[in-house]
Amino acid sequence: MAGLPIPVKTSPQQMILSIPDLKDAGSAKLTEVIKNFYNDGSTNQITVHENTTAYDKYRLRARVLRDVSKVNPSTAVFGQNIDFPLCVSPAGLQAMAHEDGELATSRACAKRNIHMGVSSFANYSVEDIVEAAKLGTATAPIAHVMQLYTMKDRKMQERIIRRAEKAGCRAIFLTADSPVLGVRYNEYRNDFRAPENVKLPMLERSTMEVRSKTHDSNFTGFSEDAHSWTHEIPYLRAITRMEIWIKGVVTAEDVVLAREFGCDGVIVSNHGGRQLDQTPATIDVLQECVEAAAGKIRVHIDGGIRSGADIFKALALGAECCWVGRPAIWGLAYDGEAGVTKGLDILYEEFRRCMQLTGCNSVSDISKASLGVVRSDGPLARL
Ligand SMILES: Cc1cc2nc3c(=O)[nH]c(=O)nc-3n(C[C@H](O)[C@H](O)[C@H](O)COP(=O)(O)O)c2cc1C
Ligand SMILES: O=C(O)C(=O)c1ccccc1
Repeated sequence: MAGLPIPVKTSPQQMILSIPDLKDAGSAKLTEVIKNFYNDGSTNQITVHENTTAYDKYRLRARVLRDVSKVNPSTAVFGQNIDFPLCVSPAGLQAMAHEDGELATSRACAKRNIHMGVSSFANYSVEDIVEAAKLGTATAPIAHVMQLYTMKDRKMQERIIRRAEKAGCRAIFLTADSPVLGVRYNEYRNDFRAPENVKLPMLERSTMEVRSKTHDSNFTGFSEDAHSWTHEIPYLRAITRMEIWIKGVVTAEDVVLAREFGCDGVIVSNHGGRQLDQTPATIDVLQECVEAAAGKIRVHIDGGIRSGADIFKALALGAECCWVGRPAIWGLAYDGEAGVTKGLDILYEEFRRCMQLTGCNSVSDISKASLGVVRSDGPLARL
Protein backbone atom coordinates (compact mmCIF):
# COMPACT_ATOMS: atom_id res chain seq x y z
CA MET A 1 0.00 0.00 0.00
CA ALA A 2 1.42 3.37 -1.02
CA GLY A 3 1.70 5.95 1.69
CA LEU A 4 3.75 8.80 3.05
CA PRO A 5 7.38 7.90 3.77
CA ILE A 6 8.02 7.38 7.45
CA PRO A 7 10.50 10.01 8.68
CA VAL A 8 13.67 8.39 9.96
CA LYS A 9 15.60 9.87 12.87
CA THR A 10 19.15 9.40 11.59
CA SER A 11 20.80 11.01 14.60
CA PRO A 12 19.58 13.06 17.52
CA GLN A 13 21.95 15.91 16.58
CA GLN A 14 20.03 16.43 13.31
CA MET A 15 16.83 16.96 15.22
CA ILE A 16 18.20 20.00 17.04
CA LEU A 17 16.92 22.75 14.83
CA SER A 18 16.50 25.66 17.20
CA ILE A 19 17.82 27.07 20.48
CA PRO A 20 14.74 25.76 22.36
CA ASP A 21 15.64 22.28 20.99
CA LEU A 22 19.19 22.76 22.27
CA LYS A 23 17.86 23.93 25.64
CA ASP A 24 15.84 20.71 25.99
CA ALA A 25 18.65 18.42 24.84
CA GLY A 26 21.34 20.19 26.87
CA SER A 27 19.24 20.48 30.03
CA ALA A 28 18.42 16.77 29.86
CA LYS A 29 22.11 15.99 30.36
CA LEU A 30 22.42 17.97 33.58
CA THR A 31 21.50 17.13 37.17
CA GLU A 32 18.48 19.01 38.51
CA VAL A 33 20.70 21.15 40.74
CA ILE A 34 22.99 22.29 37.93
CA LYS A 35 20.15 22.65 35.43
CA ASN A 36 18.29 24.92 37.84
CA PHE A 37 21.42 26.94 38.55
CA TYR A 38 21.96 27.62 34.85
CA ASN A 39 18.39 28.03 33.68
CA ASP A 40 16.56 29.78 36.49
CA GLY A 41 16.30 33.46 37.16
CA SER A 42 15.79 35.23 40.48
CA THR A 43 12.73 35.44 42.78
CA ASN A 44 9.52 35.03 40.76
CA GLN A 45 11.21 34.43 37.39
CA ILE A 46 9.46 37.45 35.84
CA THR A 47 12.50 38.97 34.15
CA VAL A 48 14.13 35.74 32.97
CA HIS A 49 10.86 34.85 31.24
CA GLU A 50 10.07 38.29 29.87
CA ASN A 51 13.57 38.76 28.42
CA THR A 52 12.56 36.21 25.78
CA THR A 53 8.81 36.80 25.40
CA ALA A 54 9.22 40.58 25.00
CA TYR A 55 10.74 39.94 21.56
CA ASP A 56 7.40 38.49 20.42
CA LYS A 57 5.60 41.81 20.31
CA TYR A 58 7.81 43.01 17.46
CA ARG A 59 7.07 41.96 13.91
CA LEU A 60 9.29 42.05 10.86
CA ARG A 61 8.31 44.52 8.13
CA ALA A 62 9.79 42.44 5.34
CA ARG A 63 10.67 44.18 2.10
CA VAL A 64 10.32 41.89 -0.89
CA LEU A 65 11.69 41.35 -4.37
CA ARG A 66 15.17 42.51 -3.52
CA ASP A 67 18.25 40.65 -4.71
CA VAL A 68 19.63 39.15 -1.51
CA SER A 69 21.91 36.58 -3.11
CA LYS A 70 24.98 38.41 -1.80
CA VAL A 71 23.75 39.00 1.75
CA ASN A 72 26.55 39.83 4.19
CA PRO A 73 25.75 39.38 7.91
CA SER A 74 29.21 40.37 9.15
CA THR A 75 29.93 43.41 11.29
CA ALA A 76 32.84 45.02 13.16
CA VAL A 77 33.02 44.80 16.96
CA PHE A 78 36.09 46.00 18.92
CA GLY A 79 37.43 47.11 15.54
CA GLN A 80 37.44 43.58 14.18
CA ASN A 81 35.10 41.87 11.76
CA ILE A 82 32.99 39.01 13.10
CA ASP A 83 30.70 36.66 11.15
CA PHE A 84 27.50 38.20 12.49
CA PRO A 85 26.43 40.57 15.27
CA LEU A 86 26.53 38.04 18.10
CA CYS A 87 29.06 37.24 20.82
CA VAL A 88 29.02 34.94 23.86
CA SER A 89 28.43 36.60 27.24
CA PRO A 90 30.70 35.89 30.19
CA ALA A 91 29.19 33.12 32.30
CA GLY A 92 30.92 31.48 35.24
CA LEU A 93 31.26 27.80 36.12
CA GLN A 94 31.06 26.38 32.60
CA ALA A 95 32.92 23.18 33.54
CA MET A 96 29.76 22.04 35.30
CA ALA A 97 28.15 21.77 31.86
CA HIS A 98 31.08 19.98 30.21
CA GLU A 99 34.56 19.19 31.44
CA ASP A 100 36.14 21.36 28.72
CA GLY A 101 34.06 24.33 29.91
CA GLU A 102 35.25 27.73 28.71
CA LEU A 103 37.98 26.15 26.54
CA ALA A 104 35.30 24.49 24.41
CA THR A 105 33.27 27.70 24.26
CA SER A 106 36.35 29.62 23.16
CA ARG A 107 37.11 27.13 20.39
CA ALA A 108 33.53 27.23 19.15
CA CYS A 109 33.57 31.05 19.14
CA ALA A 110 36.82 31.05 17.17
CA LYS A 111 35.39 28.57 14.68
CA ARG A 112 32.31 30.75 14.15
CA ASN A 113 34.47 33.92 14.26
CA ILE A 114 32.69 35.76 17.05
CA HIS A 115 34.04 37.31 20.26
CA MET A 116 33.75 35.85 23.77
CA GLY A 117 33.45 37.15 27.33
CA VAL A 118 35.49 35.46 30.08
CA SER A 119 33.92 35.42 33.56
CA SER A 120 36.00 36.14 36.65
CA PHE A 121 34.37 32.91 37.87
CA ALA A 122 35.63 30.94 34.85
CA ASN A 123 36.81 27.39 35.53
CA TYR A 124 39.80 27.86 33.23
CA SER A 125 42.34 30.68 33.22
CA VAL A 126 42.03 33.59 30.81
CA GLU A 127 45.44 32.60 29.39
CA ASP A 128 44.21 29.10 28.51
CA ILE A 129 40.86 30.35 27.21
CA VAL A 130 42.51 32.84 24.83
CA GLU A 131 45.02 30.19 23.78
CA ALA A 132 42.24 27.71 23.00
CA ALA A 133 40.88 30.09 20.36
CA LYS A 134 44.12 30.14 18.40
CA LEU A 135 43.27 26.90 16.63
CA GLY A 136 46.74 26.44 15.21
CA THR A 137 47.34 30.08 14.22
CA ALA A 138 49.85 32.30 16.01
CA THR A 139 47.39 34.92 17.20
CA ALA A 140 43.92 34.74 18.66
CA PRO A 141 41.56 35.19 15.72
CA ILE A 142 38.80 36.58 17.90
CA ALA A 143 38.67 39.10 20.73
CA HIS A 144 38.12 38.06 24.32
CA VAL A 145 36.86 40.46 26.94
CA MET A 146 37.45 40.04 30.66
CA GLN A 147 34.41 40.30 32.91
CA LEU A 148 35.20 41.95 36.21
CA TYR A 149 33.24 42.45 39.39
CA THR A 150 33.65 45.48 41.58
CA MET A 151 35.97 44.02 44.19
CA LYS A 152 37.02 45.24 47.60
CA ASP A 153 40.22 43.22 47.13
CA ARG A 154 41.87 45.70 44.77
CA LYS A 155 45.06 43.71 44.56
CA MET A 156 43.29 40.63 43.27
CA GLN A 157 41.22 42.74 40.89
CA GLU A 158 44.41 44.27 39.52
CA ARG A 159 45.99 40.85 39.10
CA ILE A 160 42.98 39.77 37.02
CA ILE A 161 43.30 42.91 34.90
CA ARG A 162 47.04 42.40 34.31
CA ARG A 163 46.52 38.77 33.37
CA ALA A 164 43.71 39.68 30.98
CA GLU A 165 45.81 42.41 29.36
CA LYS A 166 48.79 40.13 28.97
CA ALA A 167 46.62 37.38 27.49
CA GLY A 168 45.42 39.90 24.87
CA CYS A 169 41.91 40.76 26.05
CA ARG A 170 40.46 43.76 24.28
CA ALA A 171 38.11 45.11 26.96
CA ILE A 172 36.93 44.96 30.55
CA PHE A 173 33.24 44.27 31.08
CA LEU A 174 32.58 45.70 34.52
CA THR A 175 29.48 43.99 35.88
CA ALA A 176 27.46 46.79 37.44
CA ASP A 177 24.30 44.94 38.45
CA SER A 178 25.82 42.76 41.18
CA PRO A 179 26.78 44.57 44.40
CA VAL A 180 25.28 41.43 45.98
CA LEU A 181 23.84 38.30 44.38
CA GLY A 182 20.18 38.20 43.32
CA VAL A 183 17.62 36.21 45.34
CA ARG A 184 17.77 32.75 43.81
CA TYR A 185 15.44 30.26 45.42
CA ASN A 186 16.89 27.32 43.46
CA GLU A 187 20.32 27.89 44.97
CA TYR A 188 18.95 28.07 48.51
CA ARG A 189 16.69 25.03 48.15
CA ASN A 190 19.42 22.97 46.51
CA ASP A 191 22.23 24.29 48.71
CA PHE A 192 24.01 24.95 45.42
CA ARG A 193 27.80 24.78 45.58
CA ALA A 194 30.44 24.47 42.88
CA PRO A 195 31.28 20.77 42.40
CA GLU A 196 34.52 19.30 43.71
CA ASN A 197 36.24 18.88 40.37
CA VAL A 198 36.08 22.49 39.19
CA LYS A 199 38.59 25.28 39.79
CA LEU A 200 38.40 29.08 39.86
CA PRO A 201 41.83 30.09 38.56
CA MET A 202 41.02 33.78 38.05
CA LEU A 203 39.98 34.19 41.67
CA GLU A 204 42.92 32.12 42.89
CA ARG A 205 40.59 30.03 45.03
CA SER A 206 40.92 26.34 45.73
CA THR A 207 37.99 24.02 45.21
CA MET A 208 37.92 23.34 48.94
CA GLU A 209 37.56 27.03 49.75
CA VAL A 210 34.80 27.48 47.20
CA ARG A 211 32.87 24.42 48.32
CA SER A 212 32.99 25.41 51.95
CA LYS A 213 30.47 28.15 51.18
CA THR A 214 27.23 28.52 49.25
CA HIS A 215 27.25 30.46 45.97
CA ASP A 216 25.55 33.33 47.77
CA SER A 217 28.02 33.52 50.63
CA ASN A 218 30.98 33.18 48.27
CA PHE A 219 29.69 36.29 46.60
CA THR A 220 28.82 38.23 49.75
CA GLY A 221 31.39 40.85 50.68
CA PHE A 222 33.00 40.65 47.26
CA SER A 223 32.19 44.25 46.32
CA GLU A 224 31.27 46.14 49.48
CA ASP A 225 32.12 49.84 49.11
CA ALA A 226 34.04 49.26 45.89
CA HIS A 227 30.71 49.30 44.07
CA SER A 228 30.28 52.83 42.75
CA TRP A 229 30.88 54.88 39.62
CA THR A 230 33.34 57.19 41.35
CA HIS A 231 35.31 54.41 43.05
CA GLU A 232 35.57 52.18 40.10
CA ILE A 233 35.73 53.86 36.71
CA PRO A 234 38.51 56.44 37.23
CA TYR A 235 40.52 53.74 39.01
CA LEU A 236 40.13 51.28 36.14
CA ARG A 237 40.84 53.99 33.59
CA ALA A 238 44.06 54.84 35.39
CA ILE A 239 45.39 51.30 35.54
CA THR A 240 44.48 49.82 32.15
CA ARG A 241 44.37 50.76 28.50
CA MET A 242 41.79 48.11 27.68
CA GLU A 243 38.37 49.41 26.72
CA ILE A 244 35.98 49.76 29.67
CA TRP A 245 32.38 48.66 29.20
CA ILE A 246 29.61 48.70 31.79
CA LYS A 247 27.59 45.49 31.83
CA GLY A 248 24.16 45.53 33.40
CA VAL A 249 22.64 48.87 32.48
CA VAL A 250 18.83 49.12 32.05
CA THR A 251 18.18 52.88 32.16
CA ALA A 252 18.99 55.96 30.08
CA GLU A 253 20.27 57.67 33.25
CA ASP A 254 23.02 55.08 33.70
CA VAL A 255 23.98 55.25 30.03
CA VAL A 256 24.48 59.00 30.50
CA LEU A 257 26.70 58.28 33.53
CA ALA A 258 28.70 55.73 31.53
CA ARG A 259 29.24 58.45 28.93
CA GLU A 260 30.23 61.03 31.52
CA PHE A 261 32.72 58.63 33.11
CA GLY A 262 34.34 58.07 29.73
CA CYS A 263 33.36 54.43 29.25
CA ASP A 264 33.64 52.91 25.80
CA GLY A 265 30.30 51.14 25.81
CA VAL A 266 27.45 49.57 27.74
CA ILE A 267 25.82 46.17 27.66
CA VAL A 268 22.10 46.63 28.20
CA SER A 269 21.64 43.62 30.47
CA ASN A 270 19.73 42.43 33.51
CA HIS A 271 22.13 39.51 33.99
CA GLY A 272 19.75 37.14 32.22
CA GLY A 273 17.09 37.77 34.89
CA ARG A 274 19.38 36.36 37.60
CA GLN A 275 19.91 39.52 39.62
CA LEU A 276 16.99 41.88 40.38
CA ASP A 277 13.71 40.28 39.34
CA GLN A 278 11.12 42.59 37.74
CA THR A 279 13.68 44.68 35.96
CA PRO A 280 12.37 45.21 32.44
CA ALA A 281 13.15 42.93 29.54
CA THR A 282 16.30 44.31 27.97
CA ILE A 283 14.74 44.69 24.51
CA ASP A 284 12.12 46.98 26.11
CA VAL A 285 14.73 49.46 27.39
CA LEU A 286 17.11 49.24 24.46
CA GLN A 287 15.67 52.26 22.65
CA GLU A 288 15.98 54.62 25.62
CA CYS A 289 19.56 53.42 26.16
CA VAL A 290 20.47 53.93 22.50
CA GLU A 291 19.00 57.44 22.57
CA ALA A 292 20.94 58.29 25.74
CA ALA A 293 24.16 57.00 24.17
CA ALA A 294 23.56 59.44 21.29
CA GLY A 295 26.22 57.73 19.20
CA LYS A 296 28.92 58.73 21.71
CA ILE A 297 29.37 55.27 23.26
CA ARG A 298 28.54 51.80 21.98
CA VAL A 299 25.39 49.95 22.99
CA HIS A 300 25.18 46.15 23.03
CA ILE A 301 22.47 43.95 24.54
CA ASP A 302 22.02 40.53 26.14
CA GLY A 303 19.22 38.58 27.81
CA GLY A 304 16.66 36.25 26.29
CA ILE A 305 18.03 36.22 22.74
CA ARG A 306 17.08 32.81 21.37
CA SER A 307 16.81 33.20 17.58
CA GLY A 308 18.20 34.97 14.57
CA ALA A 309 15.03 37.07 14.43
CA ASP A 310 15.72 38.26 18.01
CA ILE A 311 19.18 39.42 16.92
CA PHE A 312 17.62 41.18 13.94
CA LYS A 313 15.08 42.94 16.19
CA ALA A 314 17.76 44.13 18.62
CA LEU A 315 19.77 45.58 15.75
CA ALA A 316 16.67 47.27 14.34
CA LEU A 317 16.18 48.91 17.75
CA GLY A 318 19.72 50.26 17.69
CA ALA A 319 22.07 47.69 19.25
CA GLU A 320 25.44 47.31 17.56
CA CYS A 321 25.73 43.69 18.69
CA CYS A 322 23.96 41.01 20.77
CA TRP A 323 25.37 38.57 23.32
CA VAL A 324 24.00 35.22 24.52
CA GLY A 325 24.64 33.42 27.82
CA ARG A 326 22.53 30.30 28.27
CA PRO A 327 22.42 29.16 24.62
CA ALA A 328 26.19 28.55 24.76
CA ILE A 329 25.83 26.69 28.07
CA TRP A 330 23.08 24.45 26.68
CA GLY A 331 25.32 23.66 23.72
CA LEU A 332 28.19 22.81 26.07
CA ALA A 333 25.97 20.54 28.14
CA TYR A 334 24.65 18.84 25.04
CA ASP A 335 27.94 18.07 23.32
CA GLY A 336 30.88 20.21 24.45
CA GLU A 337 32.53 22.27 21.72
CA ALA A 338 30.39 20.66 18.99
CA GLY A 339 27.26 21.57 20.93
CA VAL A 340 28.29 25.23 21.26
CA THR A 341 29.11 25.26 17.54
CA LYS A 342 25.67 23.81 16.88
CA GLY A 343 24.00 26.63 18.81
CA LEU A 344 26.08 29.37 17.19
CA ASP A 345 25.51 27.93 13.72
CA ILE A 346 21.75 27.80 14.30
CA LEU A 347 21.76 31.48 15.31
CA TYR A 348 24.00 32.41 12.37
CA GLU A 349 21.84 30.64 9.78
CA GLU A 350 18.63 32.03 11.27
CA PHE A 351 19.99 35.57 11.29
CA ARG A 352 21.31 35.32 7.74
CA ARG A 353 18.03 33.97 6.45
CA CYS A 354 16.08 36.61 8.39
CA MET A 355 18.16 39.29 6.66
CA GLN A 356 17.42 37.76 3.26
CA LEU A 357 13.70 37.38 3.90
CA THR A 358 13.41 40.98 5.11
CA GLY A 359 15.36 42.24 2.10
CA CYS A 360 18.46 43.34 4.02
CA ASN A 361 21.85 42.78 2.40
CA SER A 362 24.03 44.17 5.14
CA VAL A 363 23.56 44.90 8.84
CA SER A 364 23.45 48.62 8.03
CA ASP A 365 20.23 47.96 6.06
CA ILE A 366 18.52 46.88 9.32
CA SER A 367 16.64 49.83 10.80
CA LYS A 368 13.53 50.82 12.74
CA ALA A 369 11.66 50.65 9.44
CA SER A 370 12.26 46.88 9.55
CA LEU A 371 10.05 46.49 12.64
CA GLY A 372 6.49 47.04 13.78
CA VAL A 373 4.94 46.61 17.22
CA VAL A 374 1.88 44.45 17.78
CA ARG A 375 -0.82 46.39 19.62
CA SER A 376 -3.73 44.50 21.17
CA ASP A 377 -6.29 46.98 19.87
CA GLY A 378 -5.26 47.90 16.37
CA PRO A 379 -3.05 47.47 13.35
CA LEU A 380 0.71 47.00 13.49
CA ALA A 381 2.29 50.22 14.76
CA ARG A 382 5.33 51.69 13.03
CA LEU A 383 8.28 52.56 15.27
C1 LIG B 1 25.14 30.26 34.51
C2 LIG B 1 25.37 31.72 34.30
C3 LIG B 1 26.50 32.30 34.85
C4 LIG B 1 26.73 33.66 34.68
N1 LIG B 1 27.86 34.21 35.19
C5 LIG B 1 28.11 35.52 35.00
C6 LIG B 1 29.30 36.10 35.48
O1 LIG B 1 30.15 35.43 36.06
N2 LIG B 1 29.48 37.42 35.30
C7 LIG B 1 28.55 38.21 34.65
O2 LIG B 1 28.73 39.40 34.51
N3 LIG B 1 27.43 37.66 34.14
C8 LIG B 1 27.19 36.35 34.31
N4 LIG B 1 26.06 35.81 33.78
C9 LIG B 1 25.14 36.64 32.98
C10 LIG B 1 25.53 36.60 31.50
O3 LIG B 1 26.73 37.30 31.27
C11 LIG B 1 24.44 37.25 30.63
O4 LIG B 1 24.20 38.57 31.05
C12 LIG B 1 23.13 36.49 30.59
O5 LIG B 1 23.34 35.10 30.66
C13 LIG B 1 22.38 36.83 29.32
O6 LIG B 1 21.13 36.26 29.31
P1 LIG B 1 20.78 34.88 28.56
O7 LIG B 1 21.35 33.79 29.38
O8 LIG B 1 19.28 34.89 28.59
O9 LIG B 1 21.33 34.94 27.18
C14 LIG B 1 25.81 34.45 33.95
C15 LIG B 1 24.69 33.85 33.37
C16 LIG B 1 24.46 32.50 33.55
C17 LIG B 1 23.25 31.89 32.91
O1 LIG C 1 25.28 33.12 38.58
C1 LIG C 1 25.51 34.20 38.03
O2 LIG C 1 24.67 34.85 37.41
C2 LIG C 1 26.81 34.77 38.17
O3 LIG C 1 27.00 35.90 37.85
C3 LIG C 1 27.89 33.93 38.68
C4 LIG C 1 28.68 34.45 39.66
C5 LIG C 1 29.69 33.65 40.18
C6 LIG C 1 29.87 32.37 39.72
C7 LIG C 1 29.08 31.88 38.72
C8 LIG C 1 28.07 32.66 38.19
